[in-house]
Amino acid sequence: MQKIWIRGGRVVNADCSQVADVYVEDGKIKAVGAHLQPPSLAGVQVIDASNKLVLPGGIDPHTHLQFPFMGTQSKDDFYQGTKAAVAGGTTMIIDFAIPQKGCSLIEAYERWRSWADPKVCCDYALHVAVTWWSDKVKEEMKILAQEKGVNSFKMFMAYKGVYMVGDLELHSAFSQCKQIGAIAQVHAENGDLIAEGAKKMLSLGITGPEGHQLCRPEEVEAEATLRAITIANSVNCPLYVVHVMSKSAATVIADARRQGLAVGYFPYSFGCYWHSYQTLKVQVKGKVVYGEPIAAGLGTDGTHYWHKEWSHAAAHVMGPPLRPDPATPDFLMNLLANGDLTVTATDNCTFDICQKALGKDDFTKIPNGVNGVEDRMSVVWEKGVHSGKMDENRFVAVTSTNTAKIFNLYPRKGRIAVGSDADIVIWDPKATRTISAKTHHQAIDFNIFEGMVCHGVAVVTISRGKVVYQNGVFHVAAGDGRYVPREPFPEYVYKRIRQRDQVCQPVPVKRAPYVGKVIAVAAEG
Ligand SMILES: C[C@@H](CNC(N)=O)C(=O)O
Ligand SMILES: [Zn+2]
Ligand SMILES: [Zn+2]
Ligand SMILES: [Zn+2]
Repeated sequence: MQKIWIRGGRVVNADCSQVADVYVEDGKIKAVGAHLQPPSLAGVQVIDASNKLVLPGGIDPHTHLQFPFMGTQSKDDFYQGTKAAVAGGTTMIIDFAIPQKGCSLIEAYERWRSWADPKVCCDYALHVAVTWWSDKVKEEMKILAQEKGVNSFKMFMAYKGVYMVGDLELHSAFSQCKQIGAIAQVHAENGDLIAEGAKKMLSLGITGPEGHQLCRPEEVEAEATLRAITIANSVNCPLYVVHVMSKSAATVIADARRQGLAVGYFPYSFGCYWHSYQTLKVQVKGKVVYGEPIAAGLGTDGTHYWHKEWSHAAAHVMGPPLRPDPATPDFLMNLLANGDLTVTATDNCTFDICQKALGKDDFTKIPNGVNGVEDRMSVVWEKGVHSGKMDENRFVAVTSTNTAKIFNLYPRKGRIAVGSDADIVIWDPKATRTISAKTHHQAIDFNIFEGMVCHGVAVVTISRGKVVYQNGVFHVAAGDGRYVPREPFPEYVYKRIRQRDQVCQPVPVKRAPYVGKVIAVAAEG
């Protein structure tokens, strides 16, 4: 393990910034403070961070590396995808183990572990998808939470016939998540409406990528978002909405989060006389829901689906679609800056043009997914911080700390502090870089941010105490990353859930039994 002395930078955490040195040894942060003097300089790598920021490494809670999907497999594997991640300042990803319907969740978890462990260049964790329901699924969720370090489960409301589950299954899965102290995640789109919309577009001869957006407009996302929030709230389960792609879905989440716990005292009267003033505790319960916009939705939009070149349009196909309303990225960034949306991810699920061409005659066959894992941090810095919408501390919150807190990784991850893992990025806020497929480190021949000039560049990336990227040079090794287990019942989330359980428990009204007449019911006949 390296000994590293980061000198003269400004250490930026989600809650505060300070000019301080950072000393790293054995993969951990050993000291943070002004003018540190390491115990000895022998074998210490000194990094001059003057005029730079020292940030907690980014955490990307939503990737699909080497994911078998729609007849092919996503192009960035666990090596190339995590190598690209560290080049952009991300030092941890959370991927998804997704069982086919009827198959074991635990077997899917083991399979993804076998793919990732030998290849990852940085730390990772796994969400597990619930793509069907049974007592076995319920039991396996409990085992995954208690023994395998999985505290988050994703349910798809789209991909009818493949991953989609219905409302009752959502209710069961959310109830079990609450029971075992997990976070319920949803892909919120109405899969039935998508299927009907796709048939309609194809019948109209619309086979191109524009059909992908036309068949699932943003109200299809907003409706499912509200439905998921309503079902989760009915069992007081914390909900995390992945890839929030539209203004209307983001507004649904913002409204749900804003409902405070209001206790009102309302006199009420029946008939011709006033009851004594009664207090009727009306609790409009705030909802424990988190929204995850992704780099794609924050950095670009769905006008590309109308591009004349088929491959350019198809390269942007993902679900939910990028939205053609060009005001969407700015709207999402505003809600991210003000706290209505909580974390950023990428949903990195890349397919190159010849893979996308599986759908050249039918947009429903275009493998869904776009890039982002390398560019997320720069896109959020450019569109969020450089634009003046958020400060450096909020940037750290939405690219690292909030994810760490929600998934019970904090403060091991998501903070520059003594005892935390040495996942650190030296960030140059003034440098710029032009994003391009010609220079990116991802496995595909297209970049949805092509040509975008971003302020905010990762200069040095340190993964658990090892410099893995410095001034454009990689020092990664496949398998250097570790699987990070996550305990259930994250305090950041479940403290509120427990409080709501206590305060909002409905109780029966005490009243004398009714003793008056009852109408005779006509005999069945
Ligand atoms: C299957 C996976 C990736 N693809 C996508 N978002 O288009 C997802 O839906 O999150
Ligand atoms: Zn999804
Ligand atoms: Zn374009
Ligand atoms: Zn996804």
